[in-house]
Amino acid sequence: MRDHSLEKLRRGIDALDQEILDRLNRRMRLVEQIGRIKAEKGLDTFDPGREEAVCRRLVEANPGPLPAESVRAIYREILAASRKLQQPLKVTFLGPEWTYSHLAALSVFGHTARYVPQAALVDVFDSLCKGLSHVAVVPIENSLEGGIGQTMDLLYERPVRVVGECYLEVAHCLCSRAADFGSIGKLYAHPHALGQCRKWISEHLRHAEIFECASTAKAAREAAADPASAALCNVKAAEHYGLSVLAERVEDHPGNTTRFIVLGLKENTPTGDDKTSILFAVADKPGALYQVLDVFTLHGLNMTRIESRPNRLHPWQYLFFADIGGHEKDKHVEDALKEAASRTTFFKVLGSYPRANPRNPIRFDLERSRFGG
Ligand SMILES: C=C(O[C@@H]1C=C(C(=O)O)C=C[C@H]1O)C(=O)O
Repeated sequence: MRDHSLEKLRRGIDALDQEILDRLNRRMRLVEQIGRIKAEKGLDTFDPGREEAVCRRLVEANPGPLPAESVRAIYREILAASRKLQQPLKVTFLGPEWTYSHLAALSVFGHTARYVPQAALVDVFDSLCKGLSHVAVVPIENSLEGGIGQTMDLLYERPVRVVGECYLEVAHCLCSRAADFGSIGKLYAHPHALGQCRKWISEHLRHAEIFECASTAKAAREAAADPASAALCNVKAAEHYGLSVLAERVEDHPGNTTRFIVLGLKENTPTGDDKTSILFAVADKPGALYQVLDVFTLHGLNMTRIESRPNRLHPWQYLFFADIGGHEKDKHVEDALKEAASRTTFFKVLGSYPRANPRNPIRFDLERSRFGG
């Protein structure tokens, strides 16, 4: 028997879908006009500040029942399609495909951007600096392992700008062509993944010989070539390289999260809820670091991170990486940065960008291979 009420509801949906499509196309025509203006003025296609403002406004105005995370997921792809109409955005990251950097990049730029994997982190920076990519996505710190030294060094050395950030939950799996743990004699893994799964490995894979790899996806590729081995990687890398997942979530602490930054070459527009990353060095004298930090206290600016790193050009001197609340174009931040810079021996503003919430990281759903959270 035909269910008339179901058919009627579906006719309602068809009419609404047509309306959504018409309106999306109206939106795309405006996007094309903006694209032409940008081309005339030599402006970048990608404007992360504007995109974040678009999403935040919609999340705030959303009456439901559509959850906020779905509003963001839908708009991630609408914005990707919009950018693609203006100029396909080339996004570079540490490859091969399906590293966590790739997942982070997809969570920011959606599926219709053009993704350009690189063999090493330095190549990611070079691709951006040489204009071969428009933006780069690189890891900057992990909740268990701390700062990513190589990224910090390259931020010091290269003229790039931080234009965005995102937090991604890192869920490692033990993946292999073998049917069980018993036959695994070798473990391929990125050193950070090893650090995050130390306890689990010592309990379950004590006898395996460990081989460090430049990325988790490379580890998966190695394990695919050798049935007596396993890799620590994410579920997408396992799928891609034909491995089975022998154990899920093998990291020692739940809530293992990596913060990624988006790099570009130009300054970002303020959104009203931004963060600014800076890099500085101080003189070798009592109170020198305190003098700089005091400026931020006096201006009421919250410092969310400070980390030191050896200065490779000058042994036994240190660089400080810090993040403070606000945008470098906000008057009170601008004043504080000027004053702080006057108390340092080296000072670089790495960039201002929309603030992401570390307590609500992007989650990559193991069962459904989808983003949420
Ligand atoms: C349309 C624009 O270009 C891009 C696409 C956006 C959009 O679709 O809303 C927003 C910012 C840009 O990254 C724009 O700058 O407004």
